[in-house]
Amino acid sequence: MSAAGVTAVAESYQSFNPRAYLQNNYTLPRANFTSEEYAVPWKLRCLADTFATGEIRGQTLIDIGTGPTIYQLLSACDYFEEIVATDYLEVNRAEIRCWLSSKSSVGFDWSPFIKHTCKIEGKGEAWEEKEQKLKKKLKKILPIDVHQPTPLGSSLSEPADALISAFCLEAVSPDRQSFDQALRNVTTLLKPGGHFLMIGALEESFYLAGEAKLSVVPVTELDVKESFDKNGYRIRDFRSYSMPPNLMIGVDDVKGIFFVHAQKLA
Ligand SMILES: C[S@@+](CC[C@H](N)C(=O)[O-])C[C@H]1O[C@@H](n2cnc3c(N)ncnc32)[C@H](O)[C@@H]1O
Ligand SMILES: O=S(=O)(c1ccc2c(c1)CN[C@@H](CF)C2)N1CCSCC1
Repeated sequence: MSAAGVTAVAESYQSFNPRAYLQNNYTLPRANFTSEEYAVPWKLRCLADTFATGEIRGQTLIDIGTGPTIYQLLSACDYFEEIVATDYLEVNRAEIRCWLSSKSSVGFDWSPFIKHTCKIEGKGEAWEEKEQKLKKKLKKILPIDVHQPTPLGSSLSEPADALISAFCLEAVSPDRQSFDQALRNVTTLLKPGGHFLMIGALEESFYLAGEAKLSVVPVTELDVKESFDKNGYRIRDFRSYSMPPNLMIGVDDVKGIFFVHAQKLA
């Protein structure tokens, strides 16, 4: 791990603007639900399909690098008693607390994502019911640093049954070696035999979040697969999605998205 590189990444995140990040990625044109060709339906379907098998369940799910978003937890909330959100920045942890506590529209409006998830899950669940269920299950919002050997410090009592992470490791690692080490670090949070669902950016080198321009280590499908293989996982499923030109809007240079379902070897 390059200590100087990790320090530089941490410094760059000091100007990360959650609202700008949400605007760039989770409103139109990117938050387009009208066709399976768009990123949102693809990503939410990967998660809904995987949880629908019922194989991934238990007491605790930890989300690594939650940021200011909750869409990634919507299909998980039927299968875990406790969901733990984590992020490096207090501004992002505060955004999640705001959503949790908001009676009105104070927090970000995730209802389009919740409605779409209910639709593709096909259980006839009302979106308000799903929203309340997630709010009830989301019981902890903890600081995390994936570059530390113990990413949650002393906050974690025992390893989790499952991990989920979206657009985190590649967005906070200065190079491939740091990415691999970060995966090794977060793997200590997962029980042997536990499942890890990761969504990430393919061949991206930067993204914008207000005044912040964040560097991203470009990773290919093969890089991601090799990293999980090297860190003691069996890859159960791997899917990728190419960003259509109309979703390349200048807020990053992402070329595609990957979804990986990996299981930690017992
Ligand atoms: C691209 S955002 C991903 C946010 C969200 N998971 C999503 O799906 O959009 C990357 C997140 O990683 C967080 N982060 C930055 N440095 C980190 C670190 N060292 N350890 C863990 N998370 C970090 C940032 O605060 C930010 O919320
Ligand atoms: O694929 S997205 O357009 C998306 C969503 C988030 C991100 C990127 C792309 C690329 N840059 C990442 C920086 F780390 C963050 N998308 C946004 C709507 S919901 C489905 C996912």
